[in-house]
Amino acid sequence: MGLTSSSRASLEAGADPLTVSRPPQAGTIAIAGLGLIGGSLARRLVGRGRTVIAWNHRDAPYERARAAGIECVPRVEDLAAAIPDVLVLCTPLRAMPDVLNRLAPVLDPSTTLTDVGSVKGQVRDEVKAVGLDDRYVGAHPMAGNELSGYAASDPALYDDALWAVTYDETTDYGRMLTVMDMISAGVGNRMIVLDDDTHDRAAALISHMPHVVATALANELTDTDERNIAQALAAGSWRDMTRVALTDPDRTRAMVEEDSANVAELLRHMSARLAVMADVLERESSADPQIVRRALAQSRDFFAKARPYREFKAVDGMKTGTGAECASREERFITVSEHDWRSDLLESAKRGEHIVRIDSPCTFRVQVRTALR
Ligand SMILES: O=C(O)C(=O)C[C@]1(C(=O)O)C=C[C@@H](O)C=C1
Repeated sequence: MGLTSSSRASLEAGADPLTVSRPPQAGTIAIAGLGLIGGSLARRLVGRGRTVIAWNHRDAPYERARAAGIECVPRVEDLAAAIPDVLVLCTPLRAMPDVLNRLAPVLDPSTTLTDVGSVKGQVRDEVKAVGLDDRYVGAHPMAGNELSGYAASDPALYDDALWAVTYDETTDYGRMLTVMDMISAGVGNRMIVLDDDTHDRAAALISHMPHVVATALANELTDTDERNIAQALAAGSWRDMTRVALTDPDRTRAMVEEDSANVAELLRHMSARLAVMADVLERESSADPQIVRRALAQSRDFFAKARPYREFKAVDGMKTGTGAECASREERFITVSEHDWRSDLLESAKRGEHIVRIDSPCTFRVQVRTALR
């Protein structure tokens, strides 16, 4: 298990990372890429007292970033030279291989490397290709909107956000704690810890596939001759179903193509589900009453199936926000073991627990947030 600067002192005495009393801290954080996600992250971290140094492929945002307290440097290599506790790759996915190639020869071994990419498997492969996997921990903030660039950045983008922190069999526990400190104490967010494949499957379901479906809906409108009438009638449901189709299409395409196998499988499921529903609706106007009865039952089942999800959302809604009407969330502590921390943390995520604080190197305060039946 490797270490960051703040935990090094206690460990020089030979203590194990799971038994040191003070979890590692991410005091200085380098951000590569000051777009919507990187810019918002940098501003949020500065606002919460962390030192942030940043680089962007164009220096256009530097004046505003400097005014926000972010130190800006001309070359990505300069980020490494500052020997930050954590360096966060926030560039577009397609730019990561180039940035990694430039960082690999100069990144100090004490700096932990992480990223905010929405697909974890491929980023890890790219990190491995340049030999930086010994200091890498994957991360993905579940935050964003359809806008791009530093001009759209906003520290509030991270309000109440959840991050995925991802590991593989070589992940260093001490480095993971440093990234978790950045997320919990630095950004003020929650997190779950899981392996790359589990992340990429789940992200395909709740983000990548829905982006394709939203785009398909927008394409449907674009294709119809009656688009002006349909657009005139478009209200809340259309807005909520298609907001993400307003995202830069190249950004969406890169995200979807990096997770192609998972997204393709889900789209096949979804197409089959929709095809069944189309058949059901047609059968409802059959002349045969038996066929009609069966079709009506199938339709009822279709619309009832997500009841546990609706119930969860209704209860969860009562716990969101502030004020007297806001119900409290259950909190507890979990402890992980030295050898089984991966499965301990994955099981915690499966129980719907979100880590909100590192209490000691092996103890975490968690909130029970997503307990769906
Ligand atoms: O809200 C949006 O517009 C987003 O696309 C954000 C979103 C998502 O699908 O929820 C997309 C990609 C991320 O990396 C995280 C979140």
